[in-house]
Amino acid sequence: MSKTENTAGLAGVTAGKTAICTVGKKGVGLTYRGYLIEDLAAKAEFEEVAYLMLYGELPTQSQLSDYKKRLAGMRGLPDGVKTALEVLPRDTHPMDVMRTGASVLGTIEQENDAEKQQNDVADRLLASFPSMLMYWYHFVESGKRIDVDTDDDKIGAHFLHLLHGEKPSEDAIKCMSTSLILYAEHEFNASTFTSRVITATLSDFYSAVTGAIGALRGPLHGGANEKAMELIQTFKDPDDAEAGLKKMLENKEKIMGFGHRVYKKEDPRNGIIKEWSKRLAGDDPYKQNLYAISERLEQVMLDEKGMFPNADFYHATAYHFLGIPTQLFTPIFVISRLTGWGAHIFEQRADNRLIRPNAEYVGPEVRDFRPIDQRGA
Ligand SMILES: CC(=O)SCCNC(=O)CCNC(=O)[C@H](O)C(C)(C)COP(=O)(O)OP(=O)(O)OC[C@H]1O[C@@H](n2cnc3c(N)ncnc32)[C@H](O)[C@@H]1OP(=O)(O)O
Ligand SMILES: O=C([O-])CC(=O)C(=O)O
Repeated sequence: MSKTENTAGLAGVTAGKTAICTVGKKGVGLTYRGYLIEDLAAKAEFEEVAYLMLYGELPTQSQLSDYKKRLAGMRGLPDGVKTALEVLPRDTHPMDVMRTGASVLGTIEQENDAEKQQNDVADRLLASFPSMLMYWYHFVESGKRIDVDTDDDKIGAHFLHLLHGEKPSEDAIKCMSTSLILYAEHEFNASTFTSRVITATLSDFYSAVTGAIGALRGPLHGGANEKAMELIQTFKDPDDAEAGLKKMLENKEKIMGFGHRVYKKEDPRNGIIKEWSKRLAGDDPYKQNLYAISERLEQVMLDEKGMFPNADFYHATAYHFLGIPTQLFTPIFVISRLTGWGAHIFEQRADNRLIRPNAEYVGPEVRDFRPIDQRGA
């Protein structure tokens, strides 16, 4: 048997220790620093969870209000970032905007002393990501150079306010906060692992984050929320969805928003965001139809494949019902996951060793080198 046969994609391999998160731990499920995701989603706001991730403990009331003020004061964009965003090609994917924005900020506000600066850099990226995304979005959409400051004290509200140009409803703010909590952290997922690999070479925080954004962009990871929305919108009603999905399964297509590397029965985040999707659909017939299509897809996947929706699936309709354009879905995931990436970057730095596994060689035996003029046509 090949040495790597049963570890393709590092499935089932324990690649290190972490004190940040458990994923699918028997009898426990998903926790952030020991707190159940169900409690955090129901009882905390995203900024509390961001603080928990980046400072190690839940904040007190005064720590939380100071933290929100601190983040609100870090939303502005340097001229160099604005200029870089303005020259991006019109058809740039917003995930590439996030990656480029992080990278350019890293050249202007460099991290030269990790120990002293890492929390400032993490907070700065967290606070300014919505500004970067919305500055670019309005510039591309209408040529407007928007003011990225608002009086909202919450990150989700700041984002929605900049997107729609008006204060979001209380429900919209709560949904965004819950969504950002659900997406904040997930142990050694592909983007976080990427950030740890980069960090382990003693590279800087911005490099780890730009690499992580690249990993999150793909449809097998964070990009699945956008693909799930595209899929849901191809169907006209639940019956059409059932027939269409069965055809896709016959063709052995992968259905985005379903399945998970670690969870085998359910993703505990799914029920929470599904509830929000249903609530936001309200009694609007257009939204109710999309919600019903999603539910039918869920049922057919369960019946036909025994598969369940992951965190990305109902995020699609929840975000859509908040009026968020599909291409902005995965960038919102970036804003949230920055907190998880940050926690892992700090943890890796605190006890670092280069991450460099072995490969099992399966290429040709050693062979003679023929000079170029003797290699034939
Ligand atoms: C927030 C997040 O990042 S959550 C993940 C988001 N990604 C997605 O939703 C993309 C769709 N899902 C998938 O591609 C996978 O389930 C992953 C990437 C999440 C997990 O991948 P892996 O653990 O490597 O599982 P793998 O891809 O090997 O799947 C095992 C089997 O289930 C099937 N399968 C897995 N996911 C799906 C799916 N979404 N639709 C249809 N079949 C699927 C595979 O085809 C494979 O079947 P086979 O054994 O007959 O070849
Ligand atoms: O853990 C994973 O592999 C993917 C995931 O759900 C996440 O990153 O939130």
